[in-house]
Amino acid sequence: MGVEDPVLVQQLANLQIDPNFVLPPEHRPTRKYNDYTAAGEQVPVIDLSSLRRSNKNPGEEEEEGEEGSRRSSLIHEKLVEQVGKACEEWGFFQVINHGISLSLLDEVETNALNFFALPLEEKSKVRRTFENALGYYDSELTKNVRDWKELFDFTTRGVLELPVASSGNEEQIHVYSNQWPEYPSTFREVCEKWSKSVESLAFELLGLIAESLGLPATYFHKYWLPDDSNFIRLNYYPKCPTPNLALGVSRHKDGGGLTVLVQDEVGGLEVRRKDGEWIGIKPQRDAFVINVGDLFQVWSNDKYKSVEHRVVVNENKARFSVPFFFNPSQSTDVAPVPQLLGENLPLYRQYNWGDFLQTRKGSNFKNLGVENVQIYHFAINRDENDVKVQV
Ligand SMILES: O=C(O)CCC(=O)C(=O)O
Ligand SMILES: [Fe+2]
Repeated sequence: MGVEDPVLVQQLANLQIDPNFVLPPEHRPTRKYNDYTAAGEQVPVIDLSSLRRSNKNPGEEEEEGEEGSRRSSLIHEKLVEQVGKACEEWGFFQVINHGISLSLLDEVETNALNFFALPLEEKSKVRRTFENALGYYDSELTKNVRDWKELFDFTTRGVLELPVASSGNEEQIHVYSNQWPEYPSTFREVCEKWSKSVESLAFELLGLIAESLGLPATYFHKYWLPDDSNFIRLNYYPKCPTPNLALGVSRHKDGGGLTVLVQDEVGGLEVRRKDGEWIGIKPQRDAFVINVGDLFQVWSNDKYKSVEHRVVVNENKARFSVPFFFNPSQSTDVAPVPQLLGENLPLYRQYNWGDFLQTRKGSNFKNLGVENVQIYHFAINRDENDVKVQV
């Protein structure tokens, strides 16, 4: 048989995949999931050890007095500068020495993989529905194409309140609650522990980013307290027989504040560099991937851009990742921070984060005849020309 024939090979490959997963040719992956070097430069890696006294080597003395505090403020300035440079040049960076135990990460991974390995019937007991947008889901769409993945969403807050439009055009609040599977029995406890750790790291990063913009460290905290709209997603990307046609997540930008993402050693996350090149982020077990979402693009008046990224899948290994979407309270009004404008005109007019989420609703489901159009996709999936917030 003419297996050398590329057209035939392509046709055979096409047969193995549900057409809902197939991307238009211009958006298909261009590089293999583990090709990190072809494009050269990598996303910066930033060491956070100076944020934690407890990370000092045993026996290392804390320097006392003026000299000591001068040194630590210089170290801090350097850290803030690195964060600012990474946000400006990449919109993405990795952090090491973040203070989160890797054994906790192992536990999260084991529990999540055991959950995803359960029969669909069992997983479907905690399936996301119209009434509850949290839980298990296997039909996520990004830009109207189905993602090659399964996921499980929960929030550190226990509940997530989201506005939904009712038939009478009045806004209603839907309260979504975490739903936990019966198996694995340790799943909930481990996920809850994880969410607390990652949340405190996210607040530290929020502070560093504020400082890198020349603002007080707690400047943005008011938008998150007392009730933010964060959520955590466990992503499972199964092996894919046709990784040249589909993506784990199509190109998109994250619409919220910050994303803190942990990935396993498989690889596949790609970031779009300023020159338009897709760069694979090389997984490093102890490095978490951080990116700024659309809100920082608006607050900083385009100094920090929310950068496109996507996930390449492969035929050899399933992949696992855990993003924490650190999003503010529904009531947050977002606009360029006046102190950051200088001579520049604001590029965005004010919008409300809760209202914005509502406008996202259903936008992914246009062409597929999917009935449940009310489910949110929090990561922003807009096309380049969708300039809802831009003046
Ligand atoms: O799995 C990943 O590495 C990225 C996932 C992602 O970008 C998202 O869910 O918004
Ligand atoms: Fe994302």
